[in-house]
This record gives sequence, structure tokens and C-alpha cells, in this order.
Amino acid sequence: RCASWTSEAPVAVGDADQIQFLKHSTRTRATINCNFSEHAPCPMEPHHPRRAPTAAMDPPSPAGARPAMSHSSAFLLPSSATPAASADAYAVVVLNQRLPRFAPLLWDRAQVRVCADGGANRVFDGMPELLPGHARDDVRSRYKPDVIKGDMDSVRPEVKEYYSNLGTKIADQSHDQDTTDLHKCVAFITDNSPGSDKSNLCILVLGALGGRFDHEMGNINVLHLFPNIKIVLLSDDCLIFLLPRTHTHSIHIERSVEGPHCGLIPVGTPSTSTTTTGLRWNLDNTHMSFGGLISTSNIVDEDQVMVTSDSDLIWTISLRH
Ligand SMILES: Nc1ncnc2c1ncn2[C@@H]1O[C@H](COP(=O)(O)OP(=O)(O)OP(=O)(O)O)[C@@H](O)[C@H]1O
Ligand SMILES: Cc1ncc(C[n+]2csc(CCO)c2C)c(N)n1
Repeated sequence: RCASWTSEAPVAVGDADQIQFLKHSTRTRATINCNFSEHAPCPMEPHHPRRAPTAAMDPPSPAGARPAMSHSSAFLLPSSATPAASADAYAVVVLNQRLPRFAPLLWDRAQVRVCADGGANRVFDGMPELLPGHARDDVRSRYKPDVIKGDMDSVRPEVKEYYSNLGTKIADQSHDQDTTDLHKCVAFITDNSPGSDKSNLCILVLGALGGRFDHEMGNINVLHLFPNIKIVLLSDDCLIFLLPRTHTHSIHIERSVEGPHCGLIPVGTPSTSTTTTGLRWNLDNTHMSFGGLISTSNIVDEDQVMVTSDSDLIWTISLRH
């Protein structure tokens, strides 16, 4: 499945909390992949084709059976390794942690770029550092967020002003001290994405893992708060996403960028039955819970990992350097 973002530059209309940010795409989409015209080429790098979908809904399954959902990390592949035919779209959210090394790549290919509060500082400071061969000011103006959203206690005033002058929408939600800035960003993206079927949405979150443990858990909680939205949390070292119990899961392993270490973790509720194939240590109708068995330091042995469970599980896999 993939997001049906418009290929046009996002247009902000209305007040900050109700921005009609993403216009309806006029394209009709196939079940799995979608193609759309490209953004203007990045002046910093050669033109990138769009990336493969993060996850795809397979055709309807027989009555009674759980539908299948397929997943892929092909969005991390370099341009040269990805067939243009597997084009897809996603939104990027940048959190307030050091930018992962692949941030410019994912940013270039994104349809929508949102910074969570201090995430804007990371883009402002970090993008020029990740692109040392290019003029600092050119990089800054090229890597301009569409929206900065959050309680605004971390974004520096000069960063806010810089991007505001370039047309970035500043969405101040300092009145809300009960939800995290990532929660606010995901809610904003889902509220402003076209159509009612949010299963096509994909959100890549940069800088979500490592760092402060309460923030990490808050970020993982967002996966459970939005189980129907495809959200991938990324750091330089690994990625994680939710496998909702409503589906069977087929995870394609992109061996050039990910693995071999992986884990399956029942964060929200114990599982009385999880079954897998493709792993070194597979589960066969196995019970998993905190205080009992959880699968860590597992190894992907096949190019496709299958997972079925009666509970929502977190899938995690290491990223190659
Ligand atoms: N150390 C960290 N580890 C993981 N995620 C982080 C970390 N720091 C920030 N984040 C993520 O980035 C988002 C924005 O963080 P930021 O520091 O700008 O604001 P905040 O949520 O008000 O944090 P704080 O409680 O530190 O003031 C957070 O909501 C969180 O998702
Ligand atoms: C039980 C409980 N614990 C912590 C907070 C504080 N809090 C949670 S999210 C957030 C916003 C951070 O940008 C803040 C301050 C709360 N409200 N309720």
C-alpha cells in the first residue's frame, strides 16, 4: 500500500490547526503501487525516482482468513538500486534527535515534510553537515519543512523565523501538554491526507529511537495509537513498525540495507499465539509476553519473513552501515 499524496507542492489554506495541506490527487491508484509525476529535481543530487512502497495491501483473501499485508524497506535503497516501476509516496517527520545519515535521501523523495518542534533545529543544523560539498545556505533553503508542529518549546527562534520567511507553516500547539509532538504531527498528517482510507498512508519518522527512554516509549506508543497507519520509526541503527493482529504479514528483507538482526516484541499485550517463517528461531503457535518470551537477537534467514499473531507486535530489524 502507498500514500496518494499529490505530486504538487503542498498548499496551506486556513489556520494553522486546520490546514488543508494536501490536496486530493486526481490520479487513480492501483492496489499496490502508484506512480505519480516527480517533484522538481533536487539541485544537490541527481534526480531520484520514487521509491518502492513500504507496505502493500494484497488482494482480498478468502472469507474468514485474515487479509495479508506486505512490507518492504525499499525506501532506503539508493536510486540506482530501485526500479522506477515500484514508485511510492510517503511523508517524513523529523524528530529532535541527530539526523540519520539517510535523512537527505528520504527527504528528497518525500511528498510531505513535517518537523516536530526541535526537529526543525536538526534539519537547519544537520542537513548542511550531511551535505558538506554544498553551500550551507543553498542546503538550508532546499531542505525547507512544509510544517513545523508541536508545543514549540525546543525550536530556536531564529530557526522558526528562517523557515517561516521561506513559507513554512508554523503550527503552535503549546496549549496541548497531553500529547507528544510526534503524536501531533501524525494526527496532522492523517487529518490532512486525501481520502478516508488511511491504510494507504505511510509516514517515515527520523530520529525516533535511541536517546531518552521516555521519548522512545512515547514514539512506540504512537504506533499503537495509530495501528491502521503505516508508520516506520527510524534511527541510524534500526527501524521498527507495528504488525497489526488484524493481518498476516509478509516482510520482504532488503538485504543490502537491513538485517540480519531482528526482533518481534509484544509491547502492548501478550500474544497467546504467534507463528513465523523465515527466521533463525521461528515461533510456532508460541506465547509471547514481557516476563516470559519475547524474540530479540533473532536473525533473518530468508528473503521473506511471514508473521501471524493474535496480538499487535513490534517488528524491528537492524540497518546496515
Ligand atoms: N531523546 C529523544 N529520543 C527519542 N525521541 C525524541 C528525543 N527527543 C525528542 N524526541 C522526539 O522528538 C519530538 C520533539 O521533541 P522536542 O524536544 O522538540 O519537544 P518535546 O516533546 O517538548 O520534548 P521535551 O519533553 O524534551 O521538551 C518528541 O515529541 C519526541 O517524539
Ligand atoms: C500523565 C502525564 N504525564 C506526563 C504529561 C506531560 N506531557 C505529556 S506529552 C507532553 C508534551 C510534550 O511536548 C507533556 C508535557 C502529561 N500531560 N500527563
